[in-house]
Amino acid sequence: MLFLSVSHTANTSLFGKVNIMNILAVDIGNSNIKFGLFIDAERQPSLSVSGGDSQAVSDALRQCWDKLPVAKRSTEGRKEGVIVFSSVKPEWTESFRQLCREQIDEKPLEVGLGKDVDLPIKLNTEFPADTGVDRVMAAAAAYVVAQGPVVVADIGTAVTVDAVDGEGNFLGGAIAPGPELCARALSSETAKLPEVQVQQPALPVGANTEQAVNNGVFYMAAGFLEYSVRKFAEELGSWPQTVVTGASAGLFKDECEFVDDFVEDLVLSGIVLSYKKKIADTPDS
Ligand SMILES: Nc1ncnc2c1ncn2[C@@H]1O[C@H](COP(=O)(O)OP(=O)(O)O)[C@@H](O)[C@H]1O
Ligand SMILES: CC(C)(COP(=O)(O)O)[C@@H](O)C(=O)NCCC(=O)O
Ligand SMILES: [K+]
Repeated sequence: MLFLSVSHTANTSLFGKVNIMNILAVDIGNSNIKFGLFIDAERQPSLSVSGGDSQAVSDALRQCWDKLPVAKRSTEGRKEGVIVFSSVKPEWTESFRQLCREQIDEKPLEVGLGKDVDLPIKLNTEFPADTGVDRVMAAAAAYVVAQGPVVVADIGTAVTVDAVDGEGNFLGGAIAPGPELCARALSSETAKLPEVQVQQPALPVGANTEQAVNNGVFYMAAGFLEYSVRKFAEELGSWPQTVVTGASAGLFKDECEFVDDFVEDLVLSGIVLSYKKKIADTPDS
């Protein structure tokens, strides 16, 4: 559905004028770095590694890059493909650029306002430069899925719930701590609460401390999601489709009946969309 097989003609200094259908999309978040490889516009299984584990990041980059074919006209074994990334963690942006340079001699393209690859949708937020690019990527991809007004929730380190109007404009939304972050905060800031791995509640009423913490954190996120969608619907003027993504989203897709779609790695999809739009908008020369 989201990834139509489209090939675009592009000018790049590496290949001259070639069809670029191979994209390594990279989503640098606050906990994890996600790698999504699209070969001939065909999506390969994505990889998620802890952003703080530089060996794992390096291995994932290598593993993905090795899968790309060599450009037919290249005598030096140059790979045919581009790396396009978005980041909300500047510290990891720099180390990622350095890794690309040192490991594979490649300059990755960054998605963002005024960066290598522009945002694919208009931001109606007060300070667009401050808006997290991952929120925008997920929203742009969710708009393609919904084909209309949509609320997109990304449940990761933070939970972001954002609204896109019927014209595809990003309106903004709500930001709250993610379930794992809440669980860690409760355990570190209290004497008696254990750290739990958040799961779908086995029973509605927690019968011990661990269950009570688990259910509390879970209901906080589920309730936040439901309340946000309800409030956003007032502003959008109709009940929007709701799409969820992010490492912890799988926990909520069945529990929250108002969630219409669970789509993995929407941020990666948004990065690919952004790059394709750039190519489509670049006049041939
Ligand atoms: N299977 C999983 N793999 C990685 N992180 C997970 C997983 N399940 C839940 N998490 C939690 O999800 C959060 C990271 O989510 P992710 O979508 O990768 O986001 P981010 O973009 O914020 O790095 C962390 O709080 C982590 O504890
Ligand atoms: C809200 C976020 C921390 C979410 O990050 P994530 O949980 O995906 O790692 C990130 O989108 C961000 O740093 N945003 C900047 C502030 C804003 O969006 O307005
Ligand atoms: K998130």
